Amino acid sequence: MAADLGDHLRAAFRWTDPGDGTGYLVSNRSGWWRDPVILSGLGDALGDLFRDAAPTVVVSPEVTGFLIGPLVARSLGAGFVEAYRAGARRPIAEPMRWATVPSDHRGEEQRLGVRDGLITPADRVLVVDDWAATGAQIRALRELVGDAYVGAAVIVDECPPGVAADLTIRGLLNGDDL
Ligand SMILES: O=P(O)(O)OC[C@H]1O[C@H](OP(=O)(O)OP(=O)(O)O)[C@H](O)[C@@H]1O
Repeated sequence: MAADLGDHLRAAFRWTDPGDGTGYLVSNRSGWWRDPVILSGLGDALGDLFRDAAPTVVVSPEVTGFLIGPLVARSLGAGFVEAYRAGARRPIAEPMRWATVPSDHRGEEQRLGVRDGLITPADRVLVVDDWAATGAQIRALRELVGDAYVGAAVIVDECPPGVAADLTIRGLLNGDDL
């Protein structure tokens, strides 16, 4: 990653106190998309983490993944497949394949699903997301795509090292950078 991009990512990020008395801060990542330098460089920077693996498809979870996944797919010359969160919208009309996320960083169970037939056994799937906290969503997507999975590229990887190694997660930043 260009040093410049890392500087921009750190400078454009904020922690927000929602004021609910818990002291728990939430990440405000909107400054990343607002910065033209980040938006123009992010696809290549994340793509570089797995360019050698020659992914054919990028899969990203709703909703932030829908923003950055296509940037990475374009950089890699790959396609893009949306992974929808169950219950986030009206039911999807086409047949879906679903995987359960047992408990993510919010402690909530979710389901992530992709439309049937978009990923073939010949594909090499790269999962892309902005953040890996517990790795639960990436793990669910690995389960969903099976042997086609090559790894996950994220902006911030704050997973425990064993989890990151198990799921082949590579990040531009780690939790200590922010
Ligand atoms: O490693 P995990 O514990 O699975 O957590 C990672 C997920 O958390 C964030 O999503 P968030 O719930 O904030 O949704 P968003 O994409 O709508 O911002 C991030 O975008 C990942 O999808």
